[in-house]
Amino acid sequence: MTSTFRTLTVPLDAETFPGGLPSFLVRDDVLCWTRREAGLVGFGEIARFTATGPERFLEADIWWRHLVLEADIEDAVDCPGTGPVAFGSFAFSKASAHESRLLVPEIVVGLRDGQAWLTQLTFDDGELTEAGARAALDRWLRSGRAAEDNGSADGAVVDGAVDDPAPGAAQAGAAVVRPLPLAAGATLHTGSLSEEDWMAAVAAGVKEIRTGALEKLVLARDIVATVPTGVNAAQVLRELSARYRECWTYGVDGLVGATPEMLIQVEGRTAQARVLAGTLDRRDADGMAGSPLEFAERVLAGSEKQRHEHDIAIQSLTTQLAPFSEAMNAHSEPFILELPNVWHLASDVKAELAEVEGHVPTCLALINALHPTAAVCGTPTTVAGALIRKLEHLDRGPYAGPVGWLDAAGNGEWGIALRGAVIESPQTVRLYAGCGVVDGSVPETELAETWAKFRPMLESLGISS
Ligand SMILES: C=C(O[C@@H]1C=C(C(=O)O)C=C[C@H]1O)C(=O)O
Repeated sequence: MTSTFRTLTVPLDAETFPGGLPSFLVRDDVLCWTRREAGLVGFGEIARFTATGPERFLEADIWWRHLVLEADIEDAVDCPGTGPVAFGSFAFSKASAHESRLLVPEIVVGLRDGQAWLTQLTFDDGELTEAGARAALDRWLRSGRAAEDNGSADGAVVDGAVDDPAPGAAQAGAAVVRPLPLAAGATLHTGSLSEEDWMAAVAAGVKEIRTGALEKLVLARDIVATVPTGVNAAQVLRELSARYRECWTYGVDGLVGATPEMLIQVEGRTAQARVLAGTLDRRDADGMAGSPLEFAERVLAGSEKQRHEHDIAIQSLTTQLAPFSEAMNAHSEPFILELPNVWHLASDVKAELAEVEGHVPTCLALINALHPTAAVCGTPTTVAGALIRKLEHLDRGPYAGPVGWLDAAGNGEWGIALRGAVIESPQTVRLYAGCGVVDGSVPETELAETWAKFRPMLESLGISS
């Protein structure tokens, strides 16, 4: 058996890939965490941790801390995301059969504030060198290109990507997103519940809320897309990152999507979250008086129901974060987050983490306390969680669970896996979407909201909606 876990991080010239990180999204199995041009893209897998059950976050935290404890780290860039990193995705429910996982890639390309880097990670003996790391990246990019040429990573459309890079000079091309070809013959199927049954579940949820048993409940549903020409995950990721620039585009082991909601971002002693609750389909603004944004402000910020739902979500996060924090601030007024498909009522929360015995909590320790938030479960958590199991008839799998990455110092970014899907077979994708239900929620309106939330994935799969 091995040998030490070793990593080498070297600077990369960001100008060699003007399209930013999305231009590295050339393989269906790429590990991805990008927003605008920044983030992390990983290739290969040298280690994996899996767990199920209520202790999945803490078990993963221990595994990772143990792994990096004795790691031999050479890092010429030294910022969050350099050195050893793992990408991860966790099941929403402690009762889920779905395995939560951390994946340690062989190669990572990172970009942050104009600084790019390349990390190679290994358990093998032998020297890690800059030339070796660049050659390994080139191999991954070339294999991606070859797969695209053979049609297996179908129709990938990154113009000019890795055109015979000079030896030792890893580079990708600018990502040019061409109009999406519609997936020929793609079909959509009912998931666990029919639309009628799901609306009945929403009505049952509202009834429970009226008894006073709970204040808010988030109910989700799934649909299944069949794409006979094959699901092209790399293209889906490129589409999402190009169109949903305010979102975090994620790809981890078959889970793909672009989430607007940040569960927790840890950088040194600073933790940040973006809480969303309150949704409006942008198509609802068609034909309305005033500018679309004025319409969104009137309907979202001006609605008592939406504001109430939003306040519940913020309170659930800040209450859970408070014991770990020395100071915390949230915007006093939520703002309107504008996405191509919907508007959301959003609030950013920032906390200064408290040290316990000389350490700030790692992002996985925080996730253990924060998940599930009211934004994806409800309040009170235990009552909402039990009702979700009873009414949804769905194992949410990784949907609405944390997805993101972490480094050896405990820094990381973990979004809530929304607006996403699980690629279940080369031709099959399961999409998930849910809505916050409160007193006064109307089942038909909530159903329409799920369709608006499916739209980013449907469009990037080439299925019009
Ligand atoms: C549950 C989802 O979204 C959540 C529910 C929202 C709402 O009900 O308004 C808004 C954003 C998310 O917190 C989803 O996208 O599936």
